[in-house]
Amino acid sequence: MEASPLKKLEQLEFSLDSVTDLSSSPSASPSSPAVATFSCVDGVTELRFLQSDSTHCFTFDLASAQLFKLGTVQFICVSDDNSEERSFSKGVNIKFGSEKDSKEFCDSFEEWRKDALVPGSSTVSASNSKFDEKIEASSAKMYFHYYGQLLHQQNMLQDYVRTGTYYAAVMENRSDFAGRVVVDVGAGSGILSMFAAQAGAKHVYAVEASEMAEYARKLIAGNPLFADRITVIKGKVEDIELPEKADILISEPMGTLLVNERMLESYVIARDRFMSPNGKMFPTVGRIHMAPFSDEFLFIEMANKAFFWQQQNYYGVDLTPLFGSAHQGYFSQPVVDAFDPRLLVAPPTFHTIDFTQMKEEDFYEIDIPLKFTSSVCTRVHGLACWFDVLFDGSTVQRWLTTAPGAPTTHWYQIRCVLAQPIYVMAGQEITGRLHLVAHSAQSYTIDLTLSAKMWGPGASQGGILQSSTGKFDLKEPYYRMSQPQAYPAAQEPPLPPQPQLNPQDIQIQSDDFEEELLQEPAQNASTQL
Ligand SMILES: C[S@@+](CC[C@H](N)C(=O)[O-])C[C@H]1O[C@@H](n2cnc3c(N)ncnc32)[C@H](O)[C@@H]1O
Repeated sequence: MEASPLKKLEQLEFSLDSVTDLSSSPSASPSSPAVATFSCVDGVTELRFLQSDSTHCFTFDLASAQLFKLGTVQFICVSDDNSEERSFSKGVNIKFGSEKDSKEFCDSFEEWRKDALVPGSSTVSASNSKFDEKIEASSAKMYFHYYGQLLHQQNMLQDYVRTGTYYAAVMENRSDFAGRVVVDVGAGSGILSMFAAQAGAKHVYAVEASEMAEYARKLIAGNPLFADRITVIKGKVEDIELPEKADILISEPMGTLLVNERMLESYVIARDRFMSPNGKMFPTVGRIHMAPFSDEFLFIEMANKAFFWQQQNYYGVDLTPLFGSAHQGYFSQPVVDAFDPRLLVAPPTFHTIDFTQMKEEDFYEIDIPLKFTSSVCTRVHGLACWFDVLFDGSTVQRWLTTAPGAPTTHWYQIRCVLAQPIYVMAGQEITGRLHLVAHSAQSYTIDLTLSAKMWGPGASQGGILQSSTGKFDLKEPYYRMSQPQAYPAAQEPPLPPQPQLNPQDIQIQSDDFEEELLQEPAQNASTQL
């Protein structure tokens, strides 16, 4: 790469119209003309602002400094203030006399900052990032590439249940936003920032790590009613600095089963880094709901997929050595679709996650004991899960739900299907455990156990348990939305008792399974990763 002429200089100066300290009152540090100087002193690359009356001097280590554009000639420069052991960032507001000066300064800032970020310098480098420490680089790359594309943001924007509920929650609680500083955690297209601005926010910092940040800037700039009150900051909430604390955080960090994508961890990190002590969080609380279900059609469908590997003469090859692995593989995929709530066999239970209290580490392992009372005599095929979140506004409390039977969202619902169903009587207790362990590919390994006492001969001799366990990878779901729905419309009478079919009873027809193997999930059926 060609060396920049700027790097040959030991010092570079710019005249500014004004510099104002953001961390003290305007009277303590009035804005005044200043000189900005880039320099390298004892191996530390610095940016210094000296007011022309020499009253105040502000020095920033360029390794941790960031520049945010507020307008064509105005910026905010911020950095950590570790040197003085203060927990907050320091920042100045700077203004140039012309767009040309402003642009040259901006280019120089980038060049000098690059110099400061050489490996081994004390910067917010990749290896120091809280996010990068726990997430595999390949997963993060794919994740931010996904969200960097407009089509995926559009998919979320077109979920009107989701976006409309956020809009209502913000607008009905204007008093929580009017005149307040807001941080939009993972802003995507910037839609929630613009909702906050419409509700009268004083300033919104829209933090977005993917390339979508550029689109958000463009979209916000095209909405002049609130463009000057929103600053888009490209970077991870774990790494960036903000010039002031927020009164309220807004975010849409929910994945399938609430916790998929592990973005809730970023949400609570943002809370600890940016929110003032009595700040609010929108959403405030999340709940994972769970209930056992019975669905013979789904069970047979999954078992059928593995039957491909039962062929002993596939072009002269015996496929059966891989049948067990294939069967296990299919039953390790959580099923994502919208199911009829009449498939639930017991009233659901829920597990609450309070975003205002939960520590980041609490998300690493989530253990949920389960206890249900079966309403019917049936075969239980697994556990159905969905979530809701609460916007605990000062005026209105609003829930966003993804429950079966409620208007469908792009999250649908999720079902963990057990390879071995369990048999229950009406009124019988079903116990178990749902154990979620976070992994570095931004998702979770799920261990599920469901148990019920047998009512056969063993039961009278002291409670023999039938227990079924399954292991699932939340990162590898089976998107079933494209499958024809076997359920009647809601107004039709309930299903008759379902046949007690076993996979071994089923005749496999070769073109059927081949077609299934080739079947792709519906084009627009993606959930949030
Ligand atoms: C589910 S999308 C929501 C987008 C937008 N807020 C909305 O409601 O339409 C989550 C966004 O957060 C971003 N994101 C995820 N983790 C982040 C992090 N640690 N720092 C900054 N942005 C992040 C993603 O790139 C993605 O655009």
